[in-house]
Amino acid sequence: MLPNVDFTTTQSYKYLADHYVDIAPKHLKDLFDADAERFKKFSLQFDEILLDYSKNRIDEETLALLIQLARECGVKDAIDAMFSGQKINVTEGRPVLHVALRNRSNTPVLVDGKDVMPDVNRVLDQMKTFSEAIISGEWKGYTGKPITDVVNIGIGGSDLGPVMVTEALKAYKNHLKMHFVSNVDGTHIVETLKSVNPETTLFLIASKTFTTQETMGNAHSARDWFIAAGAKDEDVAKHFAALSTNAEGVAKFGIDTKNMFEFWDWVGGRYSLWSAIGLSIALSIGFENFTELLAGAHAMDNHFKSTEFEENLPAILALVGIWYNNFFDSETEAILPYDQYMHRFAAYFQQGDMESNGKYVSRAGNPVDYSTGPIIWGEPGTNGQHAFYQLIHQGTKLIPCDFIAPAQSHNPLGEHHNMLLSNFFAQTEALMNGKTEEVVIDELKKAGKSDEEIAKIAPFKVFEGNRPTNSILVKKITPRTLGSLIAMYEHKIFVQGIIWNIYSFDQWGVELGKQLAGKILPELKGSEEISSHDSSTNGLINQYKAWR
Ligand SMILES: O=P(O)(O)OC[C@H]1O[C@H](O)[C@@H](O)[C@@H](O)[C@@H]1O
Repeated sequence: MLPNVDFTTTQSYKYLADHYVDIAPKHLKDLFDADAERFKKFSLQFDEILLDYSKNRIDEETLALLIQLARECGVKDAIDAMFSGQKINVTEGRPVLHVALRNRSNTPVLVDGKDVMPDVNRVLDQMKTFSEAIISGEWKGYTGKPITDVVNIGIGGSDLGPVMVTEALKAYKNHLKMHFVSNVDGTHIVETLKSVNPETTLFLIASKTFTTQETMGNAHSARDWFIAAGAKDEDVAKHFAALSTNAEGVAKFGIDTKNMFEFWDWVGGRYSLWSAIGLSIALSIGFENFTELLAGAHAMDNHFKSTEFEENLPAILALVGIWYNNFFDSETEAILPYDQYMHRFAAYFQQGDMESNGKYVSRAGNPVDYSTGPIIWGEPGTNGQHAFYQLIHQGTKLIPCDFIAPAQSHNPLGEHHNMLLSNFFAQTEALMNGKTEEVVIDELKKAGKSDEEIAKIAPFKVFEGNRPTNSILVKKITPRTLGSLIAMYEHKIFVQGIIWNIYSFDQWGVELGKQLAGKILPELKGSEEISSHDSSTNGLINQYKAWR
């Protein structure tokens, strides 16, 4: 089972608290000036991924203490517990085995004494056969035409992963047009249906539980639209497939369970793109590329499981994150991909990280008295530079940033990629070095400004620097590299959750909103005044009823 250690009571935490007092006043620029080996010491390479974490406010002692912290908190045992199928999702009584979905070595993974790999491989075979039939055009719609458009209807983990990956790997895409409908706002499905033809459209109803209000609402509307277009009930089998753990729910909806792609309750929604939920990915880039994605993740799993923390990419990212979160009191982390295809990567890990580690109750069942999961946000560079980087450079908040970029572009157009990467390199350098008052004054003098003008303007042009970043440079965004990158972040989240002593694999915080919305929905029918809530909620509901 998982360890239960309050990390703030460990020896290493106390040392880290003392050590923080030494490190906090030090400037990154000075740390680099004092050590020509810094990049070598604080960078790691795994396959075609280079993680440079040298531009962090750490020294060798920081790292050693953080690693000691991981050891004292039982991270190694926790990793073994996850990989061996123990029920580490305690509040739901389930193992956490997204790693089994991409276990390309096929070593047995036991849940309650039964190997899950035969089931995993069976569904992968089913996905292979189905995706190949759709892509080749062998699968025909109800009027005999091949499928041209795929609409994935799902939300949260049943949407964000497939959207992120199909976008990130657009360079590998075939002729099928992908659409994703998630929001229960009718606009989303209505706008999507405007652009597709019922005779050539395949709907994937993606829902782990098959009860999620948004997804069920959209799925029923899609089905109604399909029938209204002239199709018959028996045609549904050619145009609707379900990706779910709930066979009963799927049958009740009217989807033939032959068209159901199964997964299991030991797959968390936000970790499910590797499961049947990834069918839209396999359709978009082909099954071979999908298995490459799995293989990249599997390689990272092996690295994570078997590498000492000193050389372990996910562990290092997690520990550096904890250093800022719990000692520098930083509240957010930005993920900044310098790759347009990866434009949903930060949004994906908003769920991945915030739904996993946004918890205030410890594994002992008590409220914690320290900070847990950070707020994750970000946009692709260079767009972010022209939007929010001002605050990262000169604001009052410390925002550790992950900069991610490929060395090779899928679209090598003139000087574009050099221009993009020059920004990637320049930003982390500028955030680290800043710009001193002397340099600012010198520049203003050279521009012919008077002493009076210089005195007025100089303070605003100074950058204090010392702002930490990780740089993740990859050779190219391929299915394999992307798989490794995603798995790297997943395991970072895992290590942090273990150290913060919280349960990272449940999501009770999402349930409350679902329950309350379910209670209000019937009250919105009819025109009678509502008085069962507080005055604000009553007032809003009644105004809504008056205006609609
Ligand atoms: O796949 P489902 O069951 O429709 O759930 C969709 C989403 O619902 C909730 O918001 C949470 O439980 C998420 O973790 C989940 O991804």
